[in-house]
Amino acid sequence: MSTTSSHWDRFQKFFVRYPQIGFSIDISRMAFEEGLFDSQAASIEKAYADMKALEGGAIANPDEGRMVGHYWLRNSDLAPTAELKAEIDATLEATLQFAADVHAGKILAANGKKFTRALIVGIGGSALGPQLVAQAITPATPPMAIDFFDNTDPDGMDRIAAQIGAEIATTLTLVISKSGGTKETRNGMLEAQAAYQAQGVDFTKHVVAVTGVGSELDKYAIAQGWLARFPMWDWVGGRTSVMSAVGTIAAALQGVDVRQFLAGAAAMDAETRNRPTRENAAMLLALMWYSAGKGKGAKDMVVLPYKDRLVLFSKYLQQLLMESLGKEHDLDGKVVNQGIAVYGNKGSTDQHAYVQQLRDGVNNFFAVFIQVSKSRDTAGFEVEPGYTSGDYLQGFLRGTRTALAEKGRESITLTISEVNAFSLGMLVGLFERAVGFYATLINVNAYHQPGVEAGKKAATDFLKQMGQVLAALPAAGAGATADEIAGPLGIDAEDAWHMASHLAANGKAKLAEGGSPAEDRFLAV
Ligand SMILES: O=P(O)(O)OC[C@H]1O[C@H](O)[C@H](O)[C@@H](O)[C@@H]1O
Repeated sequence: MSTTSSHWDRFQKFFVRYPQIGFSIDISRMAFEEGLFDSQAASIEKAYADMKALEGGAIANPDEGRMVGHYWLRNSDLAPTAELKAEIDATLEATLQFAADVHAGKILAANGKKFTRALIVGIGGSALGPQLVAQAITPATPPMAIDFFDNTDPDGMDRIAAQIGAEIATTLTLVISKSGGTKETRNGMLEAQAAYQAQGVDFTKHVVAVTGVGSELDKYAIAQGWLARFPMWDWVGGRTSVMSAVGTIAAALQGVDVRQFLAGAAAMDAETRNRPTRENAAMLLALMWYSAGKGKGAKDMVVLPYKDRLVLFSKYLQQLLMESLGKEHDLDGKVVNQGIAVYGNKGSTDQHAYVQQLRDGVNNFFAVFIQVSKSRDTAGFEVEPGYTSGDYLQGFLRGTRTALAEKGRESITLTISEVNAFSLGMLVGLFERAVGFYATLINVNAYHQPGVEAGKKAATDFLKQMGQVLAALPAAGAGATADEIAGPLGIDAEDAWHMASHLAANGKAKLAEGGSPAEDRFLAV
């Protein structure tokens, strides 16, 4: 048999499509053995059972003692109690109504004018979903422009504030934080508040909170009498919150058909809930991750959507997979150091950047191509007789897939008919379920993130000590070295040097540079 015909046979064997929702998955270019289905049979069954229990309201996040309910957000009938169902429905309705009232001018800016822009303040799961949605499925001319404060970088915020300029008078700010205590978001909120105040605009009449009831942010919003508050629940993880108020309000303000977005995810859920493994796209994905990385994340996932609108999808999946699967311990407490590294951008752009290494370099990855069947909404345009830009995009995708396969580089291809609210919902739903299944295959809790706390704690300590360093700087004389500052404070000299250097770079200390860090001398200003 020729290579070509064996590829064709394998393609037919491992190509699964769901025609009614315009989706297909092709795993034929993955190098798995068919025995995988049998060797993993017990884990696969357990994954289905775990997922069933999770969707039924089990405490699927044991370390935090929480239910995991993101599947209920797009099908509230699944919610384990009538109260939860009512809360989900009411919150969705309230966010959509709020956006409709903003669009209709029933909710107005403090100056009596319609809101023209939205500013989202949030980070991680409280920003990535809204950013993905904004990039992928908002209309070309959305009813409101949108910006993000998704970091505590003052320069980044200054640039956005400058772009908004006087339009801050008709800008609606959404402060989004599940915990309501994330410092970057707190800072962003205070910076936004200052930007409004600088232009004499009443911030409280322009700001909405999306946060857990009773959180620090919630209390602040109540105390200041903010325009509106929408709840986040402890049974929705930040990285799976795009279909809660976190995502729905921003999407609705942007003119996205939110119900279609949810419907797409619900449809993918329905397709991947009960199907046999060989037809179950979410389980097939999980099994491919398992086979490629030997169940240990030995291969990175390179996400290559050939569609500009999906450029943020790899970033979105980076959090979804790496926060969910990147775990030190398994569910039995054994040290496993699990995870799957995710990166990517878009094709064909990346062919002119790193695809060289993918084809010829270290073989430590598998690619996930995302193919979008429909080229464009507008009339066709031929770049040369008989060929459109869209033909080229397709050609480059197929060509790269072939070129990788020739060198034994694995790839999966997902195809959707077009990028719209429904299909983006499908893709998000697909990967969420694949993550859940894979977590069972490798026996980790996909729904907590204990490792994130260590950096936050160290940063808190650092900032506290920086205050002590500032207070300890000598007011006169030749200044003090990092060792001299650190000694009496009982802190690390390297930290003290970085703190004092940062203060000096920002006008809060004076630096007399020596020949080495140990000889640098710092003074109060
Ligand atoms: O929504 P928030 O509570 O502000 O959290 C924002 C993000 O930061 C945390 O550190 C977590 O690692 C993320 O999962 C979360 O999405």
